Amino acid sequence: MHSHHLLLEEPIRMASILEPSKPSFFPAMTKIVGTLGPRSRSVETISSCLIAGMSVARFDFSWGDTEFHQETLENLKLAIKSTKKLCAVMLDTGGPELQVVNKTERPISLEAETLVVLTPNQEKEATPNLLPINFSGLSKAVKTGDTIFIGQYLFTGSETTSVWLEVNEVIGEDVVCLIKNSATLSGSLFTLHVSQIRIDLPTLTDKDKEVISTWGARNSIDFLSLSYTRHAEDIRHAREYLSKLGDLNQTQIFAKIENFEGLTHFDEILQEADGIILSRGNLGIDLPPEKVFLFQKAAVYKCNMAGKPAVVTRVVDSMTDNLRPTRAEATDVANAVLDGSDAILLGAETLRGLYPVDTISIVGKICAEAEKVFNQDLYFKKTVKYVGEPMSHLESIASSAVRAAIKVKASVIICFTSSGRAARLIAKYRPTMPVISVVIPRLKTDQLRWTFTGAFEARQSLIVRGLFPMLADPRHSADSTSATNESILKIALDHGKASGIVKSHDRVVVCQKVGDDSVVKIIELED
Ligand SMILES: Nc1ncnc2c1ncn2[C@@H]1O[C@H](COP(=O)(O)OP(=O)(O)O)[C@@H](O)[C@H]1O
Ligand SMILES: C=C(OP(=O)(O)O)C(=O)O
Ligand SMILES: [K+]
Ligand SMILES: [Mg+2]
Repeated sequence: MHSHHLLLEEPIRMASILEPSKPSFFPAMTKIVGTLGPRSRSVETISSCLIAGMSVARFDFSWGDTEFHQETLENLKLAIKSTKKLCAVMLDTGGPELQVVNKTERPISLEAETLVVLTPNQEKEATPNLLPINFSGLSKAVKTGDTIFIGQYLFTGSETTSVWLEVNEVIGEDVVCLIKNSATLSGSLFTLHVSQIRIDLPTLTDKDKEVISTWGARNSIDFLSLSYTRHAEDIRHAREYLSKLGDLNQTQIFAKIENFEGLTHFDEILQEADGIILSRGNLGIDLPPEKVFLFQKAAVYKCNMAGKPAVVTRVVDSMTDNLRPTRAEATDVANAVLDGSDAILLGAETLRGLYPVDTISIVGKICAEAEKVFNQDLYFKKTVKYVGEPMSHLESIASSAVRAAIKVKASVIICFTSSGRAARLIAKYRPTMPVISVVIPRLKTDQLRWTFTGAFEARQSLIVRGLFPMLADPRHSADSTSATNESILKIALDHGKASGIVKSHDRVVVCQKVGDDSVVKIIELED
């Protein structure tokens, strides 16, 4: 096999594997999304998470009320202030999630080879033979032989608190199931996933709308993670809803692909969405185990070619209770990077895990190692070929900037942008060095007041591999005269120096507009 068929740059000396990695300012180019919850909500812990490399905080509204999440968010703001690390905010919807209703919250022990009835009658108490659920349409959606999975909220798959059921018979609104493995359901929230069926509930529920219009609007959320996206129409509908909520017309929508229906409509969903979350937790139940990797490779490739961020979930479940990942997990994280992912999303590990900070730090280190051997050359060629000719003006500038930066061994690419488009296009070509995206604010008006754009655009690049945003002073508002260009560039370089990514005598590639012309220039720094 020729080296250009390999994912890795060749050859790798075995001895080099044992050399310790040099510490670097950026933990990794791959971004880390952390779900914040009981174990990760003090200012102190969140600060440590930011320092360890978390750049997006996910607030999961499957669980917890707006007050709880607001308190966590206020702590996040304090942590951002004290660490001076930027962090974007993601609201994750509950969506059409099926849940077991266990009012007493007493543990329920289910025994293998016995029967349990799932009933929509929520007045009933949960017992080892009867589990009330929050959905009355289940009996119409399933048939004998279907597989149902019940797991603790943010189930890790490796615990004895998850159970597999097989539908035995349907009686009226009740579904009688055979329990396949013994397990004890303990905890306050259990989710239910039926393999490969259609749940007749809206993707954006009334409760989701309520949360978005209150908590979401109040906090100008950067990302909406749309749980159980199944059609492109789901995205169009959510966008239409956001467009009426002031600032939220700037919120990016990430489609969470977590079942077979979403997978079937992947291409049309990708066209409408701003990014994709490969929700491997749920999808891992819909897909046979031997197909999971194939979905990941195909989906990440499509995202890469579209230049839209791909986020992979459920990577180091075992770190919820342990200080080190399993071998399989450590390898899986690296493979996600080699496949081309932009970000890794942590769930149970940061929300209720014992080691949220260590998890972020270890995942970041694995990502950084994988990035070093990522076959950029092969990736670049693949992308150029896919895009074809003639290339758009800006895409050609962006790919040339990456090529030039690699050829001259630049330590950083500095990209001026207002909309964020140019920086995203540069990231699409997966430069091996960090990109400082210098977001230049633009003055805009809604006929009532004047405001600056830029804050959303800067934070939204925090989920894109390799992009590190810097918001320019609004006094430098976008006129791209050479005097303002020069003064902003100087600030960006100082920022790069202060953060340790650029040093004296380094080469830097700059992407900017001079007058009406887009230029790529290579500069060599002095002392
Ligand atoms: N304020 C600015 N000053 C100088 N160059 C800029 C500015 N904003 C964008 N550019 C450059 O203009 C080109 C178009 O970038 P793009 O991000 O699409 O612009 P916009 O933000 O206006 O949509 C790129 O070469 C980019 O580096
Ligand atoms: C991230 C996932 O979904 P959630 O944590 O919202 O259940 C998943 O299914 O992988
Ligand atoms: K959710
Ligand atoms: Mg899920």
